Amino acid sequence: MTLDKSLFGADADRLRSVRLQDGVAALVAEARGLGEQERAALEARLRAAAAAQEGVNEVRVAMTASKPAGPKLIAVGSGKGGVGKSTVSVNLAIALARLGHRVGIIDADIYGPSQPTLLGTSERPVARDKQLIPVEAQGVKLLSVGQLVSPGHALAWRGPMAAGALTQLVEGDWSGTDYIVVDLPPGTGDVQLSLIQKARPVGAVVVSTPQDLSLIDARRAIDLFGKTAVPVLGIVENMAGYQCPHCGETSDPFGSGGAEAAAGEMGVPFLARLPLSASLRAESDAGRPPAAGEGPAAAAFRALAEAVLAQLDAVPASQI
Ligand SMILES: Nc1ncnc2c1ncn2[C@@H]1O[C@H](COP(=O)(O)OP(=O)(O)OP(=O)(O)O)[C@@H](O)[C@H]1O
Repeated sequence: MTLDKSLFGADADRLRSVRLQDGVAALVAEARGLGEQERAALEARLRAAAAAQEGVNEVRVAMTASKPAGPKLIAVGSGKGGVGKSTVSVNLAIALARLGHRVGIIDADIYGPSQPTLLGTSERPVARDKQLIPVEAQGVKLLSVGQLVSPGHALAWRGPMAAGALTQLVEGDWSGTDYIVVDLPPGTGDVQLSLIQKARPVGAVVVSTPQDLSLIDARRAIDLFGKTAVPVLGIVENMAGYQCPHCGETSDPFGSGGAEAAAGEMGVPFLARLPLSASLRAESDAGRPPAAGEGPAAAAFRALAEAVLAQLDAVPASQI
């Protein structure tokens, strides 16, 4: 028998399992990122909520400091839209796969789920025992809000609805997957906050263009991950520098180096600088992620994937 997790209100997110047998409620809760006092308060709230239920004579609470073994989720966020977050997500995922890892992508960008297009797939996932089976494309597994609703439909979702949809995606059949890259909606509002709390990523990558405005938003994104105790693995500066395909001269339409400087100021690692590239845009929009190819972009995304893995190794185990 079980107790409904919804009985625990906002703490339900922390519950890994709830069982009720012979009047004994056994709860397992996740305490990652909580200080001693918060942990004790969480335990007390869970005890009180369980004890108040009919048929419960005794409550046992186990608090775990780590997530159960399974895929590690890497969130990719940005302070604002259009900076290349989805492009970086898909190419990071493919580069990780080419390094020999088994990789999935969760496309949680309710404002513009673009991963099916970027991966060139229109296949819909099927559900087995109410669990979604990710589709396979270009060597990675994919579940996207774009596969669940028609285009534009998810736009008006508020935090709880988006979090509900994300739960379906996160609880899909990811068996045999090492890493899952989560493409978050751009921005730093309540929707993003509830999605981060729901996904509980082990680390986050923040994408920014070099303009000051984008960087201000990137700082907000970093603050948001800080608030949710998700370690920021680093910043990616995208669309920095443009090499003219005709004359070969490099120019900086949006400036360059701003993200690296901002990363330095905030004490966050700088992961990669990706140039503005017409071919990267054309290939991406045509469903051929450059990371899957052999050109300079593939090498750049491979280096990004290696930098992300190195940063993940540096995250203390207690935070994962
Ligand atoms: N380095 C780049 N060079 C050229 N074009 C790029 C680059 N990065 C991304 N783009 C293009 O910019 C557009 C927006 O990129 P993308 O969809 O990845 O951004 P996003 O931050 O995920 O946006 P959204 O706000 O929709 O979530 C796409 O057409 C993409 O191909």
